[in-house]
Amino acid sequence: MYPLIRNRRLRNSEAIRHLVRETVLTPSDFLVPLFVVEGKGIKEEIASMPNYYRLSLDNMEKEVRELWNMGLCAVLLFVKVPDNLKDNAGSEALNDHGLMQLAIKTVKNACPDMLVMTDVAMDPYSSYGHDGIVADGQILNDETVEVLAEMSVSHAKAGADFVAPSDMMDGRILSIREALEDEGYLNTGIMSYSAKYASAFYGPFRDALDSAPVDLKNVPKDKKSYQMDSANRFEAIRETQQDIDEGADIVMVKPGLCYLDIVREIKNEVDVPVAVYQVSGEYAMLKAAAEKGWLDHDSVMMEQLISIKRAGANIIASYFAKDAVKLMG
Ligand SMILES: NCc1[nH]cc(CCC(=O)O)c1CC(=O)O
Ligand SMILES: [Mg+2]
Repeated sequence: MYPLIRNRRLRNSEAIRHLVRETVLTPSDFLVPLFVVEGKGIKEEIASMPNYYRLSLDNMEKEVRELWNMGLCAVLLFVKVPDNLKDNAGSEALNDHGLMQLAIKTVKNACPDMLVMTDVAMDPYSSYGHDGIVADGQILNDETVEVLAEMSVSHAKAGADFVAPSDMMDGRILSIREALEDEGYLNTGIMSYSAKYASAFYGPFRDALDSAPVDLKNVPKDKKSYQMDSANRFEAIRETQQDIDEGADIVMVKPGLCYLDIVREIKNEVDVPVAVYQVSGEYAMLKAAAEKGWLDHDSVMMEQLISIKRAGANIIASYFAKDAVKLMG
């Protein structure tokens, strides 16, 4: 008898495909990044991220209500800090009345059940565009970790549910955890960017926040001394395990698509939820190809997102979250 097996019996109709589908996306898979700016009535499109915007607090509040009504229940907040508030110490990050702290309160007031995660890193506040204090051409680890711990407490005080350190300094998860415990924020979670690669896919994000490393003598031009080398795999597991040991509740792999092998490996290795950040450059690539008519936007978007989930993501941070949920109907 030939053929013995006809695999296409399980593919013949949408109904059977649906019935045997292994991976399904839902709105609750997503974490929605939001870019917040000072001012009122502002909704500025980011040049390298078509259809993605910097929002002032009033517009962010509207956006958050809309997300909630769509079933999107978690946001990841980033702020664009004006140049005059930037320095080499991240001072503005510790301002309890700063833009981030106001943004947290605004979301919680508008939508108390929305999960609020906050970016903890110095780069939006750094006059040099680095995730740490710069001295003699180096990014200082331990001095930076102290700032990150204080920043985390300030976010927790403002009402953040989770802090999300995106900097890759060594030992910061333990310091942040200790600082939160000391201040009584026992229930504030930590989502650690644990395997974050020094990637060229972050370009549009740095445009969005005007946070690229500056071109000055004695300031490193890239983040390769603290973010991971894209060639490395075992190191990703080591980094992730260390962050779990230090108290991370959720770990993350970043970027997404080029690193799905790492996602699967980490998913097999650890027993905490794994988040994946589909980053700005991944978003920009698809938008550009779709604008040219070279790729079908919606189909490619859904294929990418399902692949990220199939690889092992429990949480997907993505600029496509809204578009994807609209398609889910
Ligand atoms: N702390 C910096 C940070 N937090 C999130 C992103 C990138 C996100 C994206 O590209 O969408 C970056 C950029 C960087 O490391 O330079
Ligand atoms: Mg680490």
